[in-house]
Amino acid sequence: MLHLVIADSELELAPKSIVDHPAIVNYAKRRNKKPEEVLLDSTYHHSALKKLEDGERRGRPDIVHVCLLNALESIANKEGKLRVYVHTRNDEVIYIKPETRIPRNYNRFVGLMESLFKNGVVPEGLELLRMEEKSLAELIDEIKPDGVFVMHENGESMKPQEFGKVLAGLQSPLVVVGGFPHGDFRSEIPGKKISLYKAPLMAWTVVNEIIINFEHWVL
Ligand SMILES: C[S@@+](CC[C@H](N)C(=O)[O-])C[C@H]1O[C@@H](n2cnc3c(N)ncnc32)[C@H](O)[C@@H]1O
Repeated sequence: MLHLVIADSELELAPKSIVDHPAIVNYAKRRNKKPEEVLLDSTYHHSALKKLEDGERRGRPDIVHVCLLNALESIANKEGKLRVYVHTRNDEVIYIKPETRIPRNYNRFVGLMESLFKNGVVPEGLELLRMEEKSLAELIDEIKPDGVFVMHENGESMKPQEFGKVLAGLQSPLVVVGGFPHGDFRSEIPGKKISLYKAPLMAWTVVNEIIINFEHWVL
């Protein structure tokens, strides 16, 4: 079983310090929501983000959306060989049941995440998604993997297919991919840094490379 963690993801509600900013207030009004209940989104809240620390990398639910669509629709997931988790910049972890169908539509995905932040689980009853306060280190401790790998552009260079073979040779490997657009991980991560290519890649490209090359050896 491969455990895939999208880590330090830029997924959060509009922080308290900017809920009075017109960009957030007007956006919330348009969507009939309270300002403190809307997901921070750089596409709509650009001017408010300038007031935040790390504002240039925050408010990127789209990265999590595309990574989840790719991972959960993969053959490895359909074959029961994958578990996917999202860890956020504020140390929340989202546990995702493998049978979850993530909405293809971005606006519907945003609505789903907002109700997850509000209620802790969605949908009520089925609990396909569950959110808990947890650091990345605590999540890794809980999973007890027999290998931890951190995808990093400055890591040890390995061809994707070779990396897939390494993963397939383990019982319960865990791979960490950064769910942010710029810069480095905020969390301390115990694990071997691996680079799959000589230049920076998008998080969802790395997710796809990992899964497809793992599948190559295990299916
Ligand atoms: C868009 S990148 C993060 C930002 C990147 N440091 C930059 O400034 O362009 C998202 C994630 O993809 C993974 N990644 C990006 N390039 C990679 C590479 N060449 N090899 C392995 N993983 C990579 C890392 O996990 C990284 O955190």
